[in-house]
Amino acid sequence: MINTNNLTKQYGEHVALDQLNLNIQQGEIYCLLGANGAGKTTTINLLLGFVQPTSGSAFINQLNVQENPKATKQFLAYIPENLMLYPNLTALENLDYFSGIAGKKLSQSALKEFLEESGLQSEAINRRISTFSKGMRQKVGIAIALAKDAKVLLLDEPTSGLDPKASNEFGLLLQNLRKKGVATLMATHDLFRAKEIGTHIGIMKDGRLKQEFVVEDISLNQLEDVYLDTMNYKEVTV
Ligand SMILES: Nc1ncnc2c1ncn2[C@@H]1O[C@H](COP(=O)(O)OP(=O)(O)OP(=O)(O)O)[C@@H](O)[C@H]1O
Repeated sequence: MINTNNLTKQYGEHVALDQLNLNIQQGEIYCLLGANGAGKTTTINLLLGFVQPTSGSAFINQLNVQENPKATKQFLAYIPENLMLYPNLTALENLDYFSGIAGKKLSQSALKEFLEESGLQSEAINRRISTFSKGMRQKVGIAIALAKDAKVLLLDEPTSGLDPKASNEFGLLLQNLRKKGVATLMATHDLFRAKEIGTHIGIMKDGRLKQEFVVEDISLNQLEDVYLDTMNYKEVTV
């Protein structure tokens, strides 16, 4: 569902992403870990068609993103760290608008059901987004993915700044989408959440994918050790 073939992005002399090969199937949640500047957002931007690769290719549902920018977007939902919604519109109005853009004309009751499935309290459905917490806005993002019937979900640090309960709830929503066969790529700094909700984990450094794991094959402690080792962090004694 999400594939890259030697995907490479250079900015001048700087290689932001170096020959990335990813292969994410239906029902998988692939968590991409890596320090600041590792190339995670660049990967997502290339899959979204926001930036063009220097070489290599990106595929969504077997369609080349660069050759089919509109078609590939139909399969996608994207939730960045700070989801842009219309602050003066309610959750229901935002969902109506964004699902409409995606070509879905849904009844008010269908829209409500998607918001409820995304865990939004019923009292919030008709409230303006400007009154929402970050966790609530992320739930609207999930509702948009559900309403759009997205096959692929791209997430860029979606749980950053969420409290542990909201972050846990978000993880459960991703599991719900996984069961529907959605393929998810999530860039994150949260090793714990990656282990909790991921099916696969990749560790990037300096634009290169250095390590890949099936989540059930590795404990959280092992993951942390491998991560720190990959980053070449030294233990600091005080
Ligand atoms: N438009 C740009 N022009 C020049 N360099 C860029 C541009 N976008 C990204 N880069 C560089 O590419 C590298 C990868 O950046 P990227 O944003 O993909 O990292 P990241 O892993 O998402 O980091 P973070 O965890 O901080 O979000 C960095 O060195 C960054 O400075």
